Amino acid sequence: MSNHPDFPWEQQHLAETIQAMKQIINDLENDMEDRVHKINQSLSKKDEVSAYVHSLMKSDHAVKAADIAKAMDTPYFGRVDFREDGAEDFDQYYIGRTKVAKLDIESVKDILVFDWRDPVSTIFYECQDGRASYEVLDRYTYTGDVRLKRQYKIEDGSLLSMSEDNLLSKIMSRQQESLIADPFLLERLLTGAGDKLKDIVTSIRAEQNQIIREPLNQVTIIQGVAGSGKSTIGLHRLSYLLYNEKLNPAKLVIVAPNKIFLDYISELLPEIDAQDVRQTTFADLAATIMQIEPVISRTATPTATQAALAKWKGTPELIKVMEAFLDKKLEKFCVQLKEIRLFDDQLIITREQQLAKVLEGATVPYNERLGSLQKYIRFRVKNFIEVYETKTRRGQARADEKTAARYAAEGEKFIAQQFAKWPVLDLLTGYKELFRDKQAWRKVKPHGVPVEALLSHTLALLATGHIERDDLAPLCYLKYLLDGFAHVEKFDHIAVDEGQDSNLLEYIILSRLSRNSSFTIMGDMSQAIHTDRGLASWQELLKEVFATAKCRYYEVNFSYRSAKEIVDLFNKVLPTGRSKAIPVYEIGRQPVIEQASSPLTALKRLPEVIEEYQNLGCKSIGLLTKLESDSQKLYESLQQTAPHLTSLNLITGNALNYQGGITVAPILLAKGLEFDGVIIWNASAKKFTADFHDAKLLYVALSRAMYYLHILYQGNLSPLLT
Ligand SMILES: Nc1ncnc2c1ncn2[C@@H]1O[C@H](COP(=O)(O)OP(=O)(O)OP(=O)(O)O)[C@@H](O)[C@H]1O
Repeated sequence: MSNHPDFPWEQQHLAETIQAMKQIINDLENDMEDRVHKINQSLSKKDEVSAYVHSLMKSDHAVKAADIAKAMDTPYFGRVDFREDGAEDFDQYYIGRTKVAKLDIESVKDILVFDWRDPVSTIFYECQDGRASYEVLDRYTYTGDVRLKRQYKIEDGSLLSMSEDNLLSKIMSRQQESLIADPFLLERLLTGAGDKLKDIVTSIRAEQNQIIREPLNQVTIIQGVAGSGKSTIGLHRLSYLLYNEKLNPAKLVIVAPNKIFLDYISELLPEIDAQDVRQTTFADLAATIMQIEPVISRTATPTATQAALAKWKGTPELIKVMEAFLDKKLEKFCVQLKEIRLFDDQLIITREQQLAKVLEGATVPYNERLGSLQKYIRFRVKNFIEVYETKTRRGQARADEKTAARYAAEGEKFIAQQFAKWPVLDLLTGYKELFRDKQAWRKVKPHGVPVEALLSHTLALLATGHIERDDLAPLCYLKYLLDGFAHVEKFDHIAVDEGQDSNLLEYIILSRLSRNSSFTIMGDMSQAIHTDRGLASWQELLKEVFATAKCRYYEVNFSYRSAKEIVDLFNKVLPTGRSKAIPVYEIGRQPVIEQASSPLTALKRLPEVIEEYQNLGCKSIGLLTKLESDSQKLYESLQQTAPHLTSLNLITGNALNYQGGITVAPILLAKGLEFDGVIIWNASAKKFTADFHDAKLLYVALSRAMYYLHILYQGNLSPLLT
């Protein structure tokens, strides 16, 4: 919109802003030099406090100067003119990725550009119908009129275009099928899928902004349809919390389903100043908790019984079994405790004294109870010997060297023998014992699985030195009961992505690692495609794990990823009653559903469709199969039949990174990713029956596509698509 009457004025404003930024950097550098001088002066006067303050200011200014220099190419992307109720004039607020402010701020005019995370930036993202408000410190609310909202495209310090958002009220109208009329957003959505998730600070929508700015100490759940920006919002929220709550990034953690996904989000984090936030999978976190690296056996497609067993291991009922097991063990230990008489009965440690020690405190871990009794006994024995030796040295009556030596030997022997058979448990031994102790399982009725099967299956696996993925949460909880979590860092905030795939026990463990039940949980119940893991509903999570925490639940239904034509198709696949995605843009090309008479014909078609997609400008193309074994076979066949496909990659369960290009992947591992074009390898009736699980799998597969979708099938087409 370079013919806008204000364009020259805005060009001038940009030039002045850049000039002012240079001046600010200059001022900061001068101030830093001055501080060096002041640090030396303070040190020479032995005033270390002042020296410390100056050195803090110096590093702060160095960071500011670097940030402003980095922002010079694109100082801001938006402007909003706001007049607070009661004020006379409108103020202009420019919004960018970094705050640009003069060294001394006397009035709001000294802030040239506000950071997108500043409280006032809310009016840029949320203003509707000419009114807006923002909150500061959760206490002060400022409300007023908005006269103008502008978006700018600025590159290398030049204003290329600008647009006025006068259609905001329509954008967020909740009518079905409403297509967004925001040219900047549209341009963003049409830039295509790179090989990493992108930041959206220039185009955050009002509904997303609200979630990003939710307070820290609560459980924020974001349930959203495929492509609604859940992952993106959750990560931007971390950036917001870091900036506004001044948190240490090492105290924030993102728990993601696998390493590919962590790699996929890795480039977004530095863009939003969140690169130092910890990133992990539950399996890696579990290894830290357990203090061992277990060997996990992987079953690509668990049978129904294996899935049921695994699922049951994620329920809180297991906690009761573990507690019963350890209570009984402790009881047995207490029963066998005897009075200790040593040193010619001069030292007596009564059974009551020992019991009091071992049962001290309500939530003390099992091994720690035994440990503190052991410490207590050792102390009493050593103390007696030391006191006796002191008496001997001082030549006190009834103390002689010979007896002292005898007592020392008696004490040493006692200590060497006394604790050898104590039932202190290491984690894996404890876990094995748990599954051997049939008594502890007496009252348990796992749904659909005989207890015997559960015990024998786990013991057989443990005997080979392996565990399953779903043993991790029980093992972590057993570690908690045995040794506590004092050795594990606690987090100020935990973000869980693909949250529907974590089970209750995993959440219970995470909640033990969180300081204030401070969570952001992103997920989609319609994408719960693990048969052996996951939540039944968000309500279940709130009731079983976060019953006493403050919780906020959001549903987001706009699909920013896929074009309308694709959204319409994946909406059809889900059973009625599930939230449907609302598209925000269209591309003018329908998905293609094509029958292939044989696997060979299908294989021949693939390079043709890939070439077509590449000619359409697709940079990332996903070839999705139902199973991992199908992906492996397809990848190998393609290598032989289409060696010219150079950027062909395969994603398997062990993959560490996602490289973009042409990717062959099972649906389970493509979850969370997106591609410009997607080809479904075989959507036959045999592969995708009408059952709910297959419907969810197909929903995930179709919704990975941004613009183009080609569905191949052999035999009959899946009833989900007819
Ligand atoms: N406000 C926005 N502006 C521009 N792009 C957006 C916006 N919100 C989301 N997107 C884009 O939508 C796509 C989907 O986002 P994201 O992957 O975060 O969604 P999701 O809900 O986590 O998806 P899924 O559950 O299907 O994996 C991404 O390309 C993201 O950049």
